[in-house]
Amino acid sequence: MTQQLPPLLLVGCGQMGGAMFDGWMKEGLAPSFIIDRHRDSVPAPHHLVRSADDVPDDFHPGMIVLATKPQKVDAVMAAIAPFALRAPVLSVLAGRTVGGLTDMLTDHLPAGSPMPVVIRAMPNTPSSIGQGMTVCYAPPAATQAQRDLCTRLLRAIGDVAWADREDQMDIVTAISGSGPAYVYLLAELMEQVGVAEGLSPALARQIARQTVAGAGALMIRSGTDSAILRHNVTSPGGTTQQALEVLMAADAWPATMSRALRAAARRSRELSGAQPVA
Ligand SMILES: NC(=O)c1ccc[n+]([C@@H]2O[C@H](COP(=O)([O-])OP(=O)(O)OC[C@H]3O[C@@H](n4cnc5c(N)ncnc54)[C@H](O)[C@@H]3O)[C@@H](O)[C@H]2O)c1
Ligand code: PRO
Repeated sequence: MTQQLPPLLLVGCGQMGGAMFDGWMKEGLAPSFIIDRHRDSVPAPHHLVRSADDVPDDFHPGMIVLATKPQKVDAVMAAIAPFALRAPVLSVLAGRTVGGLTDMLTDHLPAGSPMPVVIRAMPNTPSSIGQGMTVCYAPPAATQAQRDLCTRLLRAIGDVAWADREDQMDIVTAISGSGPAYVYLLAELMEQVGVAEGLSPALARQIARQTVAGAGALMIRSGTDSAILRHNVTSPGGTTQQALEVLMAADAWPATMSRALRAAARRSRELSGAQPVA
C-alpha cells in the first residue's frame, strides 16, 4: 500500500464515516485513529479507540474528520478540541454551520487559544468505492493549503466541488448528500412493480439494479446531457413516452422532486442548531 494520504483523526465511523474510511483505505491512508463507540474493529495499520482521550498526545493528524450525527456532536467536541489546534476540522455533518461548530470547539479551549479552522463537506456513500460526490465550503479563515488538502482527500474517493456560500450547502445536501437514497428508492419501486406484474423477484431485482447502474454509468462516461439521454430512449409514440407523460405531469415528478428536495434542504437548515431538532 502506498501511503499517499495523510493520517486522519476520524470521529464517527458509521455509514458515512465508514464509507469515506473504506474509500481512503483503498487509496493508501497513513496510519490513522478512528474514534467510534460502536464499531468492533478497523484493519491495521489503523487504530480504533472509543474516545479522543485514548488518542496519544503525540498524534498529529493532517485533518480531523467529524462524522457523528449532527444531534450528537456536542458529546465529542470537548475531547477533540485540543486536536483542533493541530489540524483543521472537516465536518460532514448535515446542517451544522462552520460558525456553530467553531463556537462549540472554542468553548472547550483555553482563553486566548488560536481559532480552530472548520471546513464543511457534504459527501455521499458511493465514496466507499471511489464514486462519491462531495461539495465543500471553507470560511475565509481557511488557508489555501487547507482547502487543497480537503480537495486531495476527497478527490481520492470521488468527485469534489466547492460551494461559494455556506447557505448553498442545504440544497447540496438535499441533492447529492441524500440523493443516493432517491436513486435506490427508484430501483426498489421498479423492482416492486416488476414483481407485482409477474416477474420473479430475482429477475425484477436484476433488471432494476442494472438499469439504474447502467444509466448512471452511461451518463458519466458519455458526458451527454441527461435530457438528451432521456430523448434517446424515447421513441415517439412508443412505450417510454407513455411512461414519461405520467412521470413528467406538472403534479407528478417535477412537483414531487421539488417538494422533496426543499423538505430536505429545510431540514438541513433546522439541523444547524438555530432551531430545535428532534
Ligand atoms: N449517511 C449518509 O449518506 C451521509 C451523507 C452525508 C453526510 N452524512 C452525515 O454524516 C454524519 C454521520 O451520519 P451516518 O449516517 O454515518 O450516521 P451513523 O449513525 O451511521 O454514524 C455515526 C457514528 O458515530 C459514532 N458515534 C456516535 N457518538 C460518538 C461519540 N461520542 N464518539 C465517537 N463516535 C460516536 C456512532 O457509533 C456511529 O458509528 C451525519 O452528521 C450526517 O449528517 C451522512
Ligand atoms: N444522510 C444525512 C441525512 O439523512 C445527510 C445527507 C444524507 O440527514
